[in-house]
Amino acid sequence: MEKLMEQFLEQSAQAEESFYRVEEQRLQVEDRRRETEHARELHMLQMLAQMFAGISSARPVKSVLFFYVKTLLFVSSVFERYNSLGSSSHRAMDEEVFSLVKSVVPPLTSKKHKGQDGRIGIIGGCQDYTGAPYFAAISALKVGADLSHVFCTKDAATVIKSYSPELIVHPVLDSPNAVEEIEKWLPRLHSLVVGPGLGREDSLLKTTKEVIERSKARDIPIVIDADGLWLVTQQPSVIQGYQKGILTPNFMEFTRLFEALHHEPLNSSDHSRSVMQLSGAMGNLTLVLKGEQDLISDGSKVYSCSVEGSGRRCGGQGDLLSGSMGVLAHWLLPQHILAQYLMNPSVVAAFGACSLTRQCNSQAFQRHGRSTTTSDMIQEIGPAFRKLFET
Ligand SMILES: NC(=O)C1=CN([C@@H]2O[C@H](COP(=O)(O)OP(=O)(O)OC[C@H]3O[C@@H](n4cnc5c(N)ncnc54)[C@H](O)[C@@H]3O)[C@@H](O)[C@H]2O)[C@@H](O)CC1
Ligand SMILES: Nc1ncnc2c1ncn2[C@@H]1O[C@H](COP(=O)(O)OP(=O)(O)OP(=O)(O)O)[C@@H](O)[C@H]1O
Repeated sequence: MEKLMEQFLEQSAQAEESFYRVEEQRLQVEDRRRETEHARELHMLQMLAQMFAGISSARPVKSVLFFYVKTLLFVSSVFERYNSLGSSSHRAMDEEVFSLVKSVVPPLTSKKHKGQDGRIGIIGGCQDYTGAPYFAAISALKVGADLSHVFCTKDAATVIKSYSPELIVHPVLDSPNAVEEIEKWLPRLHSLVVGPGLGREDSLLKTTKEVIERSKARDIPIVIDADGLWLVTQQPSVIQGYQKGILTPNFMEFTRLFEALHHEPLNSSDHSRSVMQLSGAMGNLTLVLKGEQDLISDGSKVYSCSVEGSGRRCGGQGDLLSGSMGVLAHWLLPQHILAQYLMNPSVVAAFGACSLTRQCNSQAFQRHGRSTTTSDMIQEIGPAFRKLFET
């Protein structure tokens, strides 16, 4: 009986393994198809631009050409508009970003299978901090990911599992072969959130560094927050220049990272400038300085997100932000057309997640006032998401 059971378990594991292999291949084919499509669109627009330049005003222009040229002009005008934005907050820009996010929200249809809308991994969770990885992982699910994995230490795992049966929890982060244990899962993950509740123990940071390296090799979007930023401060090269990386420091984390890279104290009177500088020094990585206004930059300009929020600053709000950003990064980063004409998709993902977090904060505060906690904000993710991105 025991043998039969063993066989059965082995066969199911093999079946699951081969399912994920096929699924990964399918996603790769889909990615390639999208890339080709976008390259074709780009090529077409470039040709039209050349034709347009060559047409003299005296010559008749066919209506079909007008249509394409109008499209081209529209796209360029939006592009120009973004380029002309300085560091100021801009209601119209909020709307534009919301429509970009709206355009990538996967439709809810009966044709899908589990996992298609996102399999997100969280690297974090240790004896001291079990709430942070839970907040990040559950937020990813509530935003719309199908599966949320937490890779944490052994003693944190049972605690995190007990918060929520929805999460898949791997007690591997402090095991001797942690990197290999986590790497096994990487082909199945669409994006990674590194740092919530990770702690600062050397061995955990060493494992985390290796996991980041292997995720980069697989081109996985990586959001780095909290103690993940501690690691980046010690070793910036771990993520420097990786265009699918997003850093989400609070002011303390930002200051540490800035001073580590620039070897001079932060001039705190001009945050926008410092955000641009640090993003540039990190190889034009997308960076979010969280605060009264969230300042977002990829080194070329600074966008400010000032959706209302509230005056309540309970712990864990940053985890809601990083978890939801992991999902938006997965939805947005294959959208090369955005990168070509409109905005850096990492910036859009960051802006979308900041808006959502602040909207959750505002809604939760309206219900709970001073007693608002991050769990109350998480309850608001569904309605807040609908309000911002589905109406
Ligand atoms: N329930 C949980 O398990 C939580 C765990 N958390 C984890 O706790 C660990 C340490 O995070 P910390 O943020 O405390 O560590 P830091 O060492 O980065 O921050 C130190 C302190 O800086 C202060 N600070 C933040 N913004 C500031 C500002 N603008 N001006 C002045 N002071 C400011 C905060 O009071 C914070 O406690 C991380 O792993 C994090 O993920 C937090 O996410 C909160 C919730
Ligand atoms: N003064 C503020 N006013 C409005 N919203 C804010 C303010 N400060 C932070 N926020 C919002 O809260 C979110 C989390 O930022 P916060 O500074 O709390 O991060 P954190 O310290 O890393 O969080 P955590 O407690 O999870 O570690 C940000 O995305 C931002 O939108």
